[in-house]
Amino acid sequence: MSAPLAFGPQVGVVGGGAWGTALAQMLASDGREVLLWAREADVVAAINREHRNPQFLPGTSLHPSIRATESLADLAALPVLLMVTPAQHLGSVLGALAPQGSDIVLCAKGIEQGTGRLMSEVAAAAAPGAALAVLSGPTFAHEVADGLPTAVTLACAGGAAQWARLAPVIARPAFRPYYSADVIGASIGGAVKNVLAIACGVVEGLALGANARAALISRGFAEMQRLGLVMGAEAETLAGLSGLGDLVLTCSSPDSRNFALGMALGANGDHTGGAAALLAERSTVAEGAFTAPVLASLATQRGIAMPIAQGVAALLDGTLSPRALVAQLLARPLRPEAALPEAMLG
Ligand SMILES: NC(=O)c1ccc[n+]([C@@H]2O[C@H](COP(=O)([O-])OP(=O)(O)OC[C@H]3O[C@@H](n4cnc5c(N)ncnc54)[C@H](O)[C@@H]3O)[C@@H](O)[C@H]2O)c1
Ligand SMILES: O=P(O)(O)OC[C@H](O)CO
Repeated sequence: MSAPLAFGPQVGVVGGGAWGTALAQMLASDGREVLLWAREADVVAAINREHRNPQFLPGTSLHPSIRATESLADLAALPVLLMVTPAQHLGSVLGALAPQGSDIVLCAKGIEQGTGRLMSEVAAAAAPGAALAVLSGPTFAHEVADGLPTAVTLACAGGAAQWARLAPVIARPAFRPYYSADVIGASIGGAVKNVLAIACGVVEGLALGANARAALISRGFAEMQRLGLVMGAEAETLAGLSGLGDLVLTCSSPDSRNFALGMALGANGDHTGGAAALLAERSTVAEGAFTAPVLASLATQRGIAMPIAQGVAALLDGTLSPRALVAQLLARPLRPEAALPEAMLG
């Protein structure tokens, strides 16, 4: 793999949180220039002057070939743009960016509140005509920033021709994208796993054991499959890095913000409420808290059985306590394990 022969940055990263900064660090690991847009002036200043992002990725020394800017216009003409804002802000930031014929790689994991749109649908509306791709998989930001081996799904709406353009720009020796053309499947896996990770954190917070957590991962995956297949995802995408792979990672470690939020909620035991206060004190994003109510509505509207996602939504809006959520799941009627078509009926 060789770097493209060009002068100046070929890649822009839009979003200076933990993930945008880690992706910039990975892309700059062979000395290539990367231009990073951050919303906060102090983040821009710290990256340019000290090569650090103490607010969102503390402890990492950034490559000097990463340059930061507060101006979206600086990135608009770059050939490849990675969109790494939180999911609820993708539409407004991409609209303001007005990319000029770039490949747009969507890296946020969520579903838009109010519309129920996947990130690919939000981006198609905000940047009509852009060549869209989705990068998603089991990727804790600090591990990618440290250069630890990581594999992701890179789903290209533009098929093999877009993959041929993007793979040499994004792949590095320790960062390995796998090709897919299933943009819908790659968008759904990352969004749903965040909600399920909150549920797994609750199980941890209530000290219910490893069996319960494994059961939640498996039954949560069944929910991801039901929703995904109804929305047009391919089964093999859901079983891959951006689906099951990310679900397993995020449900297994308090390094996940979603899992950690669930643990804190689980510690409330029999009490309802408490989510608003926990969310208000966060400076980083736990996307599952925003996606859970959207998933609950989608499940109701489309008649898809998603009891775990709906339970997390009820936990977050204060209508269920952590223990009541678990009791509700355990009390559901006994039923066949697989049989996806029947399972969709609940
Ligand atoms: N952190 C990870 O390990 C990781 C890995 C893969 C994917 N992601 C996804 O990447 C996305 C970004 O997460 P993160 O971890 O980089 O965020 P973060 O929690 O580290 O930081 C919050 C980010 O939100 C931005 N922000 C806040 N208000 C905003 C607004 N009004 N408009 C635009 N941006 C705003 C901040 O500038 C900051 O960049 C999320 O969808 C997340 O699920 C994160
Ligand atoms: O910290 P979380 O829960 O947002 O998870 C980070 C990544 O999405 C893991 O792949």
